[in-house]
Amino acid sequence: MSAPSSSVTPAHRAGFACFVGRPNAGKSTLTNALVGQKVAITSNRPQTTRHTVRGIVHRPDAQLILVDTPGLHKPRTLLGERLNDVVRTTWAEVDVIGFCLPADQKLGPGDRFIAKEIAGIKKTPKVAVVTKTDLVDGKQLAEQLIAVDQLAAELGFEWAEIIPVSAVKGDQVQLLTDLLAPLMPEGPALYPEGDLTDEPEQVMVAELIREAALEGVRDELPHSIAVVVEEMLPREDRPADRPLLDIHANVFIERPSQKGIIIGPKGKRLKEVGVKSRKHIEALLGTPVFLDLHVKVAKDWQRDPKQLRRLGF
Ligand SMILES: Nc1nc2c(ncn2[C@@H]2O[C@H](COP(=O)(O)OP(=O)(O)OP(=O)(O)O)[C@@H](O)[C@H]2O)c(=O)[nH]1
Repeated sequence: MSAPSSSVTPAHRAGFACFVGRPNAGKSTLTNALVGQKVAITSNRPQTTRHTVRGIVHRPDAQLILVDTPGLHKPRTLLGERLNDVVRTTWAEVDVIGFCLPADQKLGPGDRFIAKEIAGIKKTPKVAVVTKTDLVDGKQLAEQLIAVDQLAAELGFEWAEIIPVSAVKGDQVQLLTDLLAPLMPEGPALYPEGDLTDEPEQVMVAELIREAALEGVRDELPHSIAVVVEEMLPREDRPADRPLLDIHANVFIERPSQKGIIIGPKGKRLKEVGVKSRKHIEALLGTPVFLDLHVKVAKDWQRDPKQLRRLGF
């Protein structure tokens, strides 16, 4: 005799979801809201997310592994091309694609470009996530939802779901995981509970430093900063209750003329970058940190494949 279907525990599911969308669409903020801790790097400027950062949502019934990709953009440099390759490879491998579209901006060519690309990935279910709903009124939101629906219709595919969320207010964030979970394949958890991300710590530390280094100088140095953590070592001879982690990192710029911008008068700016990123790193790693930053020139690193590899791209 089989049990009534309502009492059957649904199978556990686990899989990968990735948020796509034009720069500034709110992908990183959404990833953080879903995971509940700062793991991806957010900023109010486009294209800060270079690395594929995974956040992991643990639920009793499902595990969602979120892959946060850089924004797809028109490649002008080798770096741009590599980033786009990373994005496409990621899209083909995930179980669901979440397309983030900000509620407060009319759909534009950038959105259409991405929509066309994902339309080509036939097998993968696509969920439209209308983000930043706290910035619009009901009428504007309704219009955006209709426009998003039409976008898919024009391109000959259907959204598995269309869901409005505000990651900042936490509105509908839980509902989004409820909708994504059933789209995952059946299977056991892929990561141990408690893991929030499998991004190597050094890469996350480098991102935090880069974020601080870009603060206030993005217009002058939009994509010219790369950060490499050379070493992370616990300081020897420290009492067990007062550990200290030594971190040595290099901030790479492309031209000697950019050195002054990063370092600032009498080294003031670099010092601020150090203080700020150290705070974030300490919060991330849960240990006091001594941060040693050096600024180095890696000439035209964006165009040089050897340099790119060395800088971790
Ligand atoms: N008001 C409001 N602002 C939001 C919300 N989500 C994101 N933002 C803001 O929008 C900006 C961009 O957010 P990100 O999460 O960095 O966007 P992204 O899509 O990851 O950007 P890239 O890394 O450049 O691709 C930031 O200033 C966020 O604070 C939201 O729900 N409400």
